Amino acid sequence: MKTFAFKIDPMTGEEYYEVYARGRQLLNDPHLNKAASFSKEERLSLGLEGLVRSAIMPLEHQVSRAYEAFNHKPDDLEKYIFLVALQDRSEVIFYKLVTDHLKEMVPIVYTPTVGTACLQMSSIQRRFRGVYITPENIDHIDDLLRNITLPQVNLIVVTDGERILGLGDLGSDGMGIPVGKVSLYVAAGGLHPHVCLPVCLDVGTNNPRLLDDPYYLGYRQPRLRGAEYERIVETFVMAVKRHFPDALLQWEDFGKSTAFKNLERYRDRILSFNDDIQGTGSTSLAALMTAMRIKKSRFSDERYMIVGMGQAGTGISLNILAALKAEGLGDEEARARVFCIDMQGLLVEDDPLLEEPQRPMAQRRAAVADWKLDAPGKIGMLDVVRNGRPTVLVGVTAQTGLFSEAILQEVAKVTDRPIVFALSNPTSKCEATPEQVWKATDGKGLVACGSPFPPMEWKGKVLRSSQCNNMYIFPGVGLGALVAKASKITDGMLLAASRAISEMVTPEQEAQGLMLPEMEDIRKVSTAVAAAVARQAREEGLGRIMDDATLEEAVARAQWEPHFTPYRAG
Ligand SMILES: NC(=O)C1=CN([C@@H]2O[C@H](COP(=O)(O)OP(=O)(O)OC[C@H]3O[C@@H](n4cnc5c(N)ncnc54)[C@H](OP(=O)(O)O)[C@@H]3O)[C@@H](O)[C@H]2O)C=CC1
Ligand SMILES: CC(=O)C(=O)O
Ligand SMILES: [Mg+2]
Repeated sequence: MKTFAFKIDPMTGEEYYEVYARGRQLLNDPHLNKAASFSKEERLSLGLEGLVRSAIMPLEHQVSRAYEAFNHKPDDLEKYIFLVALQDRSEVIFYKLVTDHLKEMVPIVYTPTVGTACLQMSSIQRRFRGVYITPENIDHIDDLLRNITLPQVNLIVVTDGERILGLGDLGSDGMGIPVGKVSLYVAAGGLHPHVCLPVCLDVGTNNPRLLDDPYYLGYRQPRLRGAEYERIVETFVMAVKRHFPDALLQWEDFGKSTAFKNLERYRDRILSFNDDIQGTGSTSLAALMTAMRIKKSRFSDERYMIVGMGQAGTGISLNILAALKAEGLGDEEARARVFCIDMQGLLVEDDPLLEEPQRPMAQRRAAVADWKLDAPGKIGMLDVVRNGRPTVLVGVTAQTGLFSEAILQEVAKVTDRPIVFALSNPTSKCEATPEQVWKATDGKGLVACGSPFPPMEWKGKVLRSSQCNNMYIFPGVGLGALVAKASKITDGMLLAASRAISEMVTPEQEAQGLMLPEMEDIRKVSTAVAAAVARQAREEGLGRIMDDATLEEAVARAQWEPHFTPYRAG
């Protein structure tokens, strides 16, 4: 049963919630609980008298009180536990705190701390959030989705927990990721928390630690594969279409064997995108666009080595190839500048291990035939840097320290400003820290990492790295697609988003080596991305027709700021 409904008073125009819950039920509902901010009238009419303490506090006081408590927590995991507990008590207080202190809070509710939390979710979790779908309950999916009791769902982030950041298969302990992504949809994108739903397809896990852990709270079976897995995904997607026909579905942290298939199968059937493939590809493209401005160079002046050809690597490589072709290079010329490396070494066209999504990025055999290799057989990273002479390195392998000093130094020999993206999350999985890059390149590297890193002093200069993370893309893409009522998310929309982000980087920031806007400005970034996506949807005939001013107004109107809405008993 719904516990509230949004209303507008026809006489005064006041917005309010008609609330059906009473007393404890109301206090226990994080969507509705105002804690010490219930007014006298609300306390009387909603059965709260005696259940709340005497003081009536404005939201700001509750937030500063929470901020003090947050600051007293001894470490980041404790801070995470505190924030999630606050979210479980009152979403408005939680979101006001997070939006008021974005730079401090995002690394806690999101990477890197969310990774630490997912590793021990079954031990630290207090309350369950979102929906868990298992092989045992999938045939009651309509009941499950009705149990949510949200008045409306516009945005769903779904994982099956198989590749949680760079931490591997965490089963349904990985639900921390959709929960964290939803927090950013609200805090950065401005979506209303009542319309966002995290979902876990809990189809088991192949992680022996979890299967053996008596406290593991998930579906304790080996991970489901094949036709039965596909039936669960299909049943879920069809149910989303029935219950929430206008919702956007974000695929998050699936394993690579299912991520590409799910994206292809559903991208034209339901408004959806894969954050790890497309979102990461777009953010990286935005950062590269800025890097080209900083270097006064073109994509076709650079050569690229991408290591880790899974979801992120494929999304990034496809965008680089597209950027090269947009500058006039032919297919073959573009391919010859992009060296993609997976477990078996450089991808070459006749490699029997080549996976389907990797084919467009494989080198021609003839192009590497006369390379001088360290040893016959596998063409490794050092072979590629020595022979292919890349000027841009991208790491998305989840292999800590993979970019050795020797590799970084080789790259620094062929370009004044090596571009190094070590994008694996969380921090502990980074292929090279900014400090390692700067030390190996005499401070010349333009560096981006997936998780945040502090600046460093080098020869009297302060060097800064960017946080190249798909959080710059997905909140705005989601908001823009929803405002535009887009029927799908296209490559053109994602390209428009990349351009919008890169254009926001100021000359002063570029001078400091930053390739993406400051994280504190993520809300403004999301607004710009949303407008760009909505404009592009209109241009492609896939979204509402609005002039630019109307469209920008619609985006601004759709963005929620954390505040308490008045309640009336229903
Ligand atoms: N900054 C950001 O916004 C984002 C960062 N990421 C991060 O990137 C990492 C990878 O994510 P994703 O692409 O989705 O994962 P995938 O599992 O899809 O891909 C990882 C790929 O790296 C390969 N690989 C592993 N070790 C090596 C190695 N030593 N040399 C070459 N290739 C290797 C894997 O091969 P195999 O499968 O054979 O093991 C696989 O193909 C994660 O840490 C994730 O957190 C992801 C998305 C966004
Ligand atoms: C950022 C992100 O989506 C990842 O690391 O998987
Ligand atoms: Mg991800």
